[in-house]
Amino acid sequence: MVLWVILLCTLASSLLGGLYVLGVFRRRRPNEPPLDKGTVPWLGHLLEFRKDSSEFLKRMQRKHGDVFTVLIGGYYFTFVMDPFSFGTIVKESRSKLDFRTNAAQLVARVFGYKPTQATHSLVHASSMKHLMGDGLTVLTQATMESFRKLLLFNLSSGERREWQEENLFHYCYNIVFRAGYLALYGTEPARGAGNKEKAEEQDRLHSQQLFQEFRKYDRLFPHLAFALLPPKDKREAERLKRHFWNVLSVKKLWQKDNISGWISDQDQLLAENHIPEYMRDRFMFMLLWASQGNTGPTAFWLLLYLLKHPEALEAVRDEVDKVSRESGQEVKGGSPPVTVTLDMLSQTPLLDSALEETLRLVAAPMLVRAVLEDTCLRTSSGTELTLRKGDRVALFPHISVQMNPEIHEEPHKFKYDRFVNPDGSRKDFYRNGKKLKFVNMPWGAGVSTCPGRFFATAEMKLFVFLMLSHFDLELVNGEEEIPAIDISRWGFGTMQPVHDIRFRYRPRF
Ligand code: HEM
Repeated sequence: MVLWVILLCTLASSLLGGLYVLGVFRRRRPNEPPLDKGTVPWLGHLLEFRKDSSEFLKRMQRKHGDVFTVLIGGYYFTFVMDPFSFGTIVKESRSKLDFRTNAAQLVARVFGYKPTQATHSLVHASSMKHLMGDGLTVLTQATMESFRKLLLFNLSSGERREWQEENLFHYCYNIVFRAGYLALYGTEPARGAGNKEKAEEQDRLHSQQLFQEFRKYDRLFPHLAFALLPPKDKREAERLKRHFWNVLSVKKLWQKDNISGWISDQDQLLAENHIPEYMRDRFMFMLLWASQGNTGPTAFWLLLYLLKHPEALEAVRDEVDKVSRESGQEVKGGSPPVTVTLDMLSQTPLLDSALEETLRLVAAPMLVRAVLEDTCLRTSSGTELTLRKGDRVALFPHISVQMNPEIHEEPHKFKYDRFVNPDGSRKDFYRNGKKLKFVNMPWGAGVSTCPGRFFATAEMKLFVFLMLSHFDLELVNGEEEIPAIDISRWGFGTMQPVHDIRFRYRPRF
């Protein structure tokens, strides 16, 4: 009899525990946002969210208003869609809203790297030193050198000006990825006279192979991040991970020349913090992803928008030609390729605006914080909002800010000069007559703001500067529509197109 009672009690408590985990007992409390658990226990809205996060969030906003809590794969996410309330969330203390919890889970799953307490501050310290200020001047020179190696190396070989056809997305991603990689991770040592050409050829070959493997991983990434890969793809992702841990291993890294301070400092700091070597290899893979996953796709969209908007292309090309002329390096037949410096890149307000406009349209990160203790926030409308410990709070600025017609007129249109005043200064933006702080958030915000944003900007502008200076460019079919974006990638940075688009290029002079 006693045994039966114990058995029944155990069964009942397991059942109650199971139902609790599935979310059956969760109810909305006073001051909490509307709660929508969907119809499937535990999973909640996961499938709909994965299918098209942007559409799902728009539907929820129509149903519940600017703040709502939804169940997604066992977690309760509170989405805040009102841009005037963003400031309170991104500024809230780390003891309450923490960016690291979520990021740590993701990087462990996708890169096999387990962050320690020191990781975040170490990344930020070396980024401040090498991706901004004086460090950025050095890195921009190294990137210019990479572009010379990959893009301009056979430009002055006296070839006839023949058109070459390529896929634009593949072309831009390939060149920008390889240029960034060589500038950051270093180059083949050229020991002895006459070996420079051989080393350069080796750099071209090796970076090309790395890019091919990277693209395979890149395609699997969104499903991998949600742990939704079918078994065959899971095995392939494992193989690729191991491949990158090996080719980017710190042992191989330290045999290179010209390693950037950003990479070498971070590895040294990790070693000083007693991080084992195999983890440092994995860290290198994570940095490759962070540094190369978005710049190539963004450069593609920027060039494509310019090609589809001839007035924008002409204005930006005139601007870069003028900057080259003023630096004493007019680009014309027979002249050597232009050497673009960081100082020259600071004189291009139209190119800046065109890049920012591109990022507004195609950069769509999701900013997530873990709620570490019950937290009370005051929204812009003055209402008090309680966030529950253990939940997540999330922003998706692509909908709330970047494509918001109350902030940006005709948000679906590319307007290259949207962000610039006629005098070259940056425009201000308003909603309901009130000036907005957050009008474009491709780099995230608060503690997790991208530490590579100045370098990324310099790199993408440098690429477009060189392409416009040295090549005639056109779409093979000028009438072809801009490809749609691949909606499976919402939340992971710059979006990619569903298909590529043919273009051709030839030396300009
Ligand atoms: C168009 C290019 C880029 C875009 C749109 C972009 C965007 C972002 C965003 C939105 C985040 C924050 C994610 C979050 O809040 O969870 C981030 C983080 C990061 N980005 Fe970028 N990024 C770009 C290029 C780069 C480059 C070139 C580098 C380095 C050279 C870089 C290094 C990093 C690192 C290390 C982090 C993690 C920072 C941390 O742990 O706090 N990014 N990036």
